[in-house]
Amino acid sequence: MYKVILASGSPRRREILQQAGIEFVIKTSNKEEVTDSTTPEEMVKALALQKAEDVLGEADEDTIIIGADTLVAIDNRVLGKPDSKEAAKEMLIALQGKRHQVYTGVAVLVRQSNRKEKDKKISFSEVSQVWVQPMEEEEIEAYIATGEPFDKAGGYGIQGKFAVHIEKIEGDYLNIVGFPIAKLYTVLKEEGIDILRL
Ligand SMILES: Cc1cn([C@H]2C[C@H](O)[C@@H](COP(=O)(O)OP(=O)(O)OP(=O)(O)O)O2)c(=O)[nH]c1=O
Repeated sequence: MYKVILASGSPRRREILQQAGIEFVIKTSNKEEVTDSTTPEEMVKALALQKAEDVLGEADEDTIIIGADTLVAIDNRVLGKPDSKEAAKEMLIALQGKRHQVYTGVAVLVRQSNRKEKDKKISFSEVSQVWVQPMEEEEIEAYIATGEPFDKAGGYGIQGKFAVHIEKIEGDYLNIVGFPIAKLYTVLKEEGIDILRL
C-alpha cells in the first residue's frame, strides 16, 4: 500500500489528480527552486525533481512523491510566472498572434520502506503547442486586470478568462493547465505501477 504525496501547491494540479481518482496528500516546501539547465525540457524536469526531493523527508512509509513544473517557451525565451503587471503585459505581447510551447516536467520518487526493494526516481516532460489569437493592447490590459496572470507560467490560464484568446492547441490540454496526467499514468504503468490501484 503506497501513500501518494503531491509536492505542489498548485490548485490546478490538485484538481487534475483528484478528477483522475488518485488519492493523495499535499506537502509543499517553501524552498526556491533553481536550475542551470538550458533547455525547457531539462529545466522543467530539474525543477519538478527539486520540488519532489524537498518533501522526501516526510516519506516514512511506502510513498510515491510527485512534483511538477510548468514553463512557457517562445522565440528561444522561457517564461515563468510574471511578477508584476508590466512583466505580464510584456509576456502577453510576446505571445499574442503566435504559436508557443508549454512544457510541464513531472518527477516521481518511489520510496520503499522495505529496503529489499529499490527506490525509484522517474522524470519526464511533455510539450503542448498553443496558438494565441492576435490581441489588442486594450484586451491585454483587460485580461491583466482580472488578476489571473500572476500565478501562471506565461501570464495566462487557458482554463480561465484567457480561453477566448486561444486559437487552437496541439497536444495534451491538461499539460497546459499544469499536469500531464495521461503521460503520468502511462509512464508509471511501464514501471509496473498502477497509480489508480496502489
Ligand atoms: C500556461 C498555463 C499555466 N498554468 C499554471 C500551472 C502552474 O500552476 C503554473 C506554473 O507554475 P509552477 O511553478 O509550475 O507551479 P506552481 O507554483 O503553481 O505550483 P507548485 O510549484 O507548488 O507545484 O502555471 C495554468 O494554470 N494555466 C495555463 O494555461
